[in-house]
Amino acid sequence: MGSLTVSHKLPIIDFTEVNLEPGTSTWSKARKEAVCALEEYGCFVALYDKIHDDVFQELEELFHLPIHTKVQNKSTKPLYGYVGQIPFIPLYESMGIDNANTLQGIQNFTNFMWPNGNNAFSRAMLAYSKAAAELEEMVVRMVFESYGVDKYYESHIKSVNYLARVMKYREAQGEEPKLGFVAHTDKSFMSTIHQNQVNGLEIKGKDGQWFGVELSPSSIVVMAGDAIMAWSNKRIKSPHHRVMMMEEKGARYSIAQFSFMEDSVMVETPKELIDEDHPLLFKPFNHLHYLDFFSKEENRRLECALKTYCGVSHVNY
Ligand SMILES: O=C(O)CCC(=O)C(=O)O
Ligand SMILES: [Fe+2]
Repeated sequence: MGSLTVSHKLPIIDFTEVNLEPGTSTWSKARKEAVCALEEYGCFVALYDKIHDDVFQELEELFHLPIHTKVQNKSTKPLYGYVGQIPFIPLYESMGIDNANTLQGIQNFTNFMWPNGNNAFSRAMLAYSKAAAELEEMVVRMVFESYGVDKYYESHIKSVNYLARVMKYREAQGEEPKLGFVAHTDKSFMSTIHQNQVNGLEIKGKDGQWFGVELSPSSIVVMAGDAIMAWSNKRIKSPHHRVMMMEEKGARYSIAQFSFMEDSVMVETPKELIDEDHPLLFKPFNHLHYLDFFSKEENRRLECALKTYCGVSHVNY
């Protein structure tokens, strides 16, 4: 694994402003910074005060449940259920909550984990998930506006579902490797990532250098997934990232929330983003079918799964 350098630092963008409304100068400033950061790094840190860290206490309780309960977290969608007990990433354990920004989605999950209910968990998780979805929606609006295709924003938002993946990374013991989660790009349209007070997320810069992200309590990483890379015709690229448990401060809890397009719509580059200088790079695709493709063992280690899945072959990347 490459050594870390201090040459990169993710841009930090303020989303706490009370008047951060479309059309204001504060909005335009944040929009410029956000789109610039997405084009340069594929991600940035958003300062965002609508979130409360009480959710991590609830996550501790969740991961304390017996393993036979946690594995009840299943889904018909690929890669949506319990993940853990994997020999090459022994520190990692996670569960998925589909439609996490809705009461129904949270209750479906909670009822499996706690048949007698758990209101404190439901309340904290729903509040977090809604706030993170609102943040992502602001960023998506900024991107659509910035590329002059805001007329597609409303229909995009209507076609999005959110999957929240809650994660626990235990501390490495003794000589155990520090790898929390392997390098990958997200398969989502976009993702938001929040953590307790233990850092560990690392991003790969355009120059190939890995660098760590230090997050303050009211901050969330906003990250491009493969789907926005296709949609934007690669103006924005999904960054490679991984988790390394280098800090010795106990377990790391994090929540990554991923947006996926509904089954009934295709992820498709707007015609306005295709021209002679920007030939179409990815054919329209069904988001969940792409997830299904990626879930196959033989496709997990592809350098760019999206390119293999739906890249336009005559174009040089
Ligand atoms: O835990 C984190 O910070 C990131 C997790 C992640 O990259 C993922 O679940 O896709
Ligand atoms: Fe990720």
